[in-house]
Amino acid sequence: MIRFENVTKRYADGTTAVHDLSFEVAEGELVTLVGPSGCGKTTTMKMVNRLIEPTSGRIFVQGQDIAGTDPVELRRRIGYVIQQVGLFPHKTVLENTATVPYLLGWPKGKRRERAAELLDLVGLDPSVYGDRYPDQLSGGQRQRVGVARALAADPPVLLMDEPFGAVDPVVREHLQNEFLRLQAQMHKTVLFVTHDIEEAVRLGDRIAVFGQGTIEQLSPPAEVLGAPATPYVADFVGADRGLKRLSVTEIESGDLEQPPVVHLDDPAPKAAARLRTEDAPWAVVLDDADTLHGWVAADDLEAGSVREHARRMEAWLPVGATLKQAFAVMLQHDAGWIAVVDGDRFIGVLTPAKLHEALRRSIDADARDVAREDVVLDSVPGS
Ligand SMILES: Nc1ncnc2c1ncn2[C@@H]1O[C@H](COP(=O)(O)OP(=O)(O)OP(=O)(O)O)[C@@H](O)[C@H]1O
Repeated sequence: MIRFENVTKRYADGTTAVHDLSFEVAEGELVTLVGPSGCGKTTTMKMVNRLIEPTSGRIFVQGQDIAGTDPVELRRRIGYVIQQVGLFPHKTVLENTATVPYLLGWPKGKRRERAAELLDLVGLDPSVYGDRYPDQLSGGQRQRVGVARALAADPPVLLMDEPFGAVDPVVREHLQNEFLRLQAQMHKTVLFVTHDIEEAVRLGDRIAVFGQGTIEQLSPPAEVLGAPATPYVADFVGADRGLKRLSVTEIESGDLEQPPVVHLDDPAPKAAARLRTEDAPWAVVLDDADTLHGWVAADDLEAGSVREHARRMEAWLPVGATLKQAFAVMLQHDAGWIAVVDGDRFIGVLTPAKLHEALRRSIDADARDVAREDVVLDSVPGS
């Protein structure tokens, strides 16, 4: 749908912003371009709608070499959203949204109808906001109008350059979620520039990590985080890597601790003696079928059977759940440990210390994988 073939951009002053770039965005796919400031993301994006012309190489949009396409006609097929939304200050929200339909010569009634529909779609009630001017909106609302405007003529391709970059983190997450919901319905082909790896991971079907003017890795988010292709990528995604690894690392049986286990029908004094021997303050309680029932505190086990003192265990997870889920369950139940089951079978408990060890294991394994790759970063032009 969008294809770059050996595209290079050298500016007049000799800066090579993009070097021999080849990649493709499939129809309906959202690819995020992520990388540090000045690595060529915006240049790459602006070459797609011919705001910038490549020095060499070819770019195809919907199978057509854009070098031979009238730029004005091309831009009508490509929605464009930028950080400084660029709304016309003297035009109302409805008029701003209807900009492209206006340029396309749609009749007024149809334009307004379409603009209202789009405002609704991005969560702005047209009867409330339609007649306002841009300076009567919040930053997040202006961004929404920017998105509505880009979608107004239903272009198959969207270019988004840090569209949510100027709003606070809470509004930003909200806008990202709304955009994901929209994209699930629209299936636009989207190139989305961001310097925020978190945003790239959340939105992208695939992430293109830019080095200096080239793509270092173009892969689905889990792969970029879990198996960075080069030390550069590992470094770029690495700043708060531990947190991101939580969501892609699974609990394994080797991560678990084995506390004492007692059964529901065991006499309490016998169970208490056992806990004293093992110097354990509590035990996991299983039923006759060895299914997890709950837990019991040593101090409670004075008389009767374990059944009378056992407490239900709410904090549990199946083996194979992620460390992030484990962490969430710990917080939700304010639990110092959580039980892990394989089907109906209890197989051990995960403690905060073990969770930390599992995280280290995961990060170290990545580091070894990356070290094994024989990558020479010096081959990247300009680095
Ligand atoms: N008109 C220009 N003339 C000369 N150099 C330019 C021009 N525009 C951009 N550059 C340079 O090209 C390189 C890539 O710029 P580009 O704007 O594509 O980067 P970016 O990754 O989008 O950065 P940012 O995240 O800061 O927006 C930078 O070194 C920049 O200084």
